[in-house]
Amino acid sequence: MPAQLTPFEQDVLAQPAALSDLLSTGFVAGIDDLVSHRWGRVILTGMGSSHFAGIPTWHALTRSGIPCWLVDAGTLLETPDLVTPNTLVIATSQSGASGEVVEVMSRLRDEWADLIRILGITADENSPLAEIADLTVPLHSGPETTASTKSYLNTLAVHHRLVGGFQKTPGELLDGELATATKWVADAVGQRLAADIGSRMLGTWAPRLITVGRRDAAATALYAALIMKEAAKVPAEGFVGGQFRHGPIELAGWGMTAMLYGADSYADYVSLRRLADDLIAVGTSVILAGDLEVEGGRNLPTSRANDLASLMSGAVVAQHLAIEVAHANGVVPGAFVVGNKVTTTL
Ligand SMILES: N[C@@H]1[C@@H](O)[C@H](O)[C@@H](COP(=O)(O)O)O[C@@H]1O
Repeated sequence: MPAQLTPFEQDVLAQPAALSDLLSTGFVAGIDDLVSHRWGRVILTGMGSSHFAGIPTWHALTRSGIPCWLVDAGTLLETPDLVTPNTLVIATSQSGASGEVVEVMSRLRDEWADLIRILGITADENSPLAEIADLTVPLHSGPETTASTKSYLNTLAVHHRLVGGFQKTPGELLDGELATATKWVADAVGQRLAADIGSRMLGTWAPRLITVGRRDAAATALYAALIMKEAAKVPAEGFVGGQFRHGPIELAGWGMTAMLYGADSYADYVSLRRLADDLIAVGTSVILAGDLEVEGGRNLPTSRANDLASLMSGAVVAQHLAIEVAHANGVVPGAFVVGNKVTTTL
């Protein structure tokens, strides 16, 4: 691996190996009991990118008829009454040490003891979350010092297995999908974007960056905006579905770059196409992560092999964009300056 690469860039390249590590381990013992039980409710929680990775899981479990909530751990701290006896709380935290996650899990454990179950998904099996949880699913993402890359993709993969467990999908099928997604990631991580893409995004008067995603790609849009801030030190706002039209669209026009995630031609994304058209019409630069062709837009390829590959490939596009914008902004991609990799302060 070339020495001049920053830790963030090295982590981007290390993602296929981290996914392969995960793939080579079976799912943890004890998970079958958890996913077979009839829960009164299931609550998915976490912070930052670990929270966003739960969005597709929330969609899938809800579609399966499981009463399921997706609530960030800070909000759950303020609304703990959402948790009642016979709740499964699924807490995802790469570090297992985010302040809100640890605090809310400790309080819930104190209040409900064994009337609830806590499933912890974390890269650190010695973390506070792992200590509190009834069962820990390891991410196998390895050490990560800057903004989330390997841990985000491995979290998507663990959640994919978890959803498969709830839906009684055969393990071989899940592993096959993960292997396919890993192969795509391996092909994609080394393919840098055109070097001028970042300078084009920043080289205008009052640059504004926004990301939009619908359905499962909402996770990618929020992740993309988060790592653009963390890795490139550029303000970027992420939107789920139609929210962008409800006010923020007033900022559209020259100087705005809109990155639309999950822009796939096979999906019935009439409204995403309409949004791209409307943005381009007023001079917004539009990047489509996917193969949905829109006149005046720029496509960046993603995989359509399966839903997991689609999510992972969109995230890799987001990482590459963050790297190019960081370079254009004259900062080291991914290096924390004010905040930290792990936020324990409440
Ligand atoms: N700066 C990091 C974010 O990058 C991360 O997404 C979030 C959740 O971290 P974890 O998954 O360790 O709980 O915490 C911190 O604030």
